[in-house]
Formats: sequence, C-alpha cells, structure tokens
Amino acid sequence: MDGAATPALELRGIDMHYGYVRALDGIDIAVHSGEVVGLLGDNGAGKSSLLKVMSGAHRPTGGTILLHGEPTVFDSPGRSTRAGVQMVYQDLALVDAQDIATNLSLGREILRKGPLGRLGFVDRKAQRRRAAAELDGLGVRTAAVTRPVEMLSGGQRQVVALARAATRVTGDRDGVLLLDEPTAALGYEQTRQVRALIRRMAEQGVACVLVTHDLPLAAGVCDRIVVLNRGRKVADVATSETDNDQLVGWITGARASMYGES
Ligand SMILES: Nc1ncnc2c1ncn2[C@@H]1O[C@H](COP(=O)(O)OP(=O)(O)OP(=O)(O)O)[C@@H](O)[C@H]1O
Repeated sequence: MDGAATPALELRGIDMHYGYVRALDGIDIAVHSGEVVGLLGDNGAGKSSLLKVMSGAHRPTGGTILLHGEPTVFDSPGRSTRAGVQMVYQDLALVDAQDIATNLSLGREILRKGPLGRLGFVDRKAQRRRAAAELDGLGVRTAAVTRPVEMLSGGQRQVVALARAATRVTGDRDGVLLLDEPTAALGYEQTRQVRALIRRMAEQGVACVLVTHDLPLAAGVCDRIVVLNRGRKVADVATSETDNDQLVGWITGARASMYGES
C-alpha cells in the first residue's frame, strides 16, 4: 500500500455489543494524518462507543483496528496512549487539587537534581514555563498556569483537558487525537480557541476525530463527516460536498436508506 495513503487509524467491520444491545454494527472508518473527521449522530447512535473502541477504553466484539496499517489490539487505554492515540474524555480526568501546569505535565514531569545530585525532584518552575509556552503555542488563553484546576470554570477545565491531550500529540505526525464533544460546555471565545486548536493539530499532521452534536462546528472544522444511525454508518462524505439539511436527514434517519447519495 502507498505509505502516504495509509490511514493513521482505520477500523474495519467493528461490532460492539453491550449484552443484547448492538451499539455498533460493522463500522468501517479511516482517518488520515492531518485530517479532521467529524462523527455525528443522534443520541444513542453509537458515537461514544466508537470513540471508546478507537481509544482502547472498550474492546470491540468484532472487527479489526489498524494503526498506520498495522493490525492492533487496544486492550487498554494505556496501550493506545503509548501508541500515540490521545482521547479527551467528557469527564476530563484532570487532577482537581493540582494547578494547570502540573496537570499539563502529568506523565511527562520535568525532574531536577536534588541536594545529593540524584534526579527525583519535580521542577515546578520549569514545568510552569513549559506549560505557559505550550498554551501560548496552542493559541489557548486561560487562567494563570499556577491556578488549581478546581478553581476553574467548567469551560476552562475543558480547554485545559484538551490542551493537555494536544500537547501530547503536538508535532507527532503519527498522532491521533480523539475528542468527545470538546465544546459542549464552552462559550463563544473558548469554542473559537478549541476550533483553532483542532485545526492547528491537523496542520501539524495529527489525525483528529471529533464527536459532536454541533453541526456548525462540524462544518467549520471537519474535512470529512461520518454519520452514525443506530450503530450503523449511514454517511461518509467530504464536508465540502454536503450541507446542513443533508446531514440532519442522515442523523435523523430520514435518508438512511439512501446511503452513499451525495
Ligand atoms: N455501558 C453501556 N452498557 C449498555 N449499553 C450501553 C453502554 N454504553 C452505551 N450503551 C448503548 O449503546 C448505544 C450507543 O450508545 P453511545 O453512548 O455510543 O451513543 P452516542 O451516539 O454517543 O450517544 P449520545 O450522543 O447520547 O452520547 C445506546 O443504545 C446506549 O444505550
């Protein structure tokens, strides 16, 4: 296969059952480096389940996952994270009592030598400097990096969680960023920052998957849109080749039987 055409992340024939509930039914989806793919669908369509399969949080009942063309088994989120897949969860997973800089540094702490010359002390000043520079580089304006996360608004926390994931895939042309409704609780300015951040990640070669109910956001930020309806893929189109009415039709199922129609 031509290396340039190999998707960063590809799912083939993914099935997902929760007991008797069939949440995903034979899903094929490919996301290329530098591409933003929007995952749309009504409540219960299977978007979060698909994202969880991509992140390794859920093991699919059937189907294959390929990362840069290599069949992969994600048996835990840790495994996929090590493989360069970053997921931003709706419940954020930030450490409330710690400040923004510490949260951005989780898992990649900067250590300094202690009095006996041994490494092992966290260099908070260096972490703060790096965090401020990274937020700046991502175009994110939020509270001071010394502020504890528990003192932030819901929207600010969301931006910090997204920035944290973004810093881990920044500059990684093999990286994959998975976003579950990243603008759900955001105001105008923060939404604008998040949109810009997602596009910046894509420009750096990161493959992004964005679950959202926000059609204008999807239209503004995604290169391609995949629509799920009751666990099935009912559309997979370039954003430039569709419109709001058509997307709503696919989401609500009005045109589900016309899959593939442009
Ligand atoms: N842990 C679970 N146990 C049992 N059923 C589940 C579980 N998680 C999801 N489901 C079911 O799987 C189906 C798909 O749910 P999923 O959360 O993936 O949809 P969604 O498109 O993300 O919905 P929403 O937009 O409401 O978040 C639904 O029927 C849901 O009830």
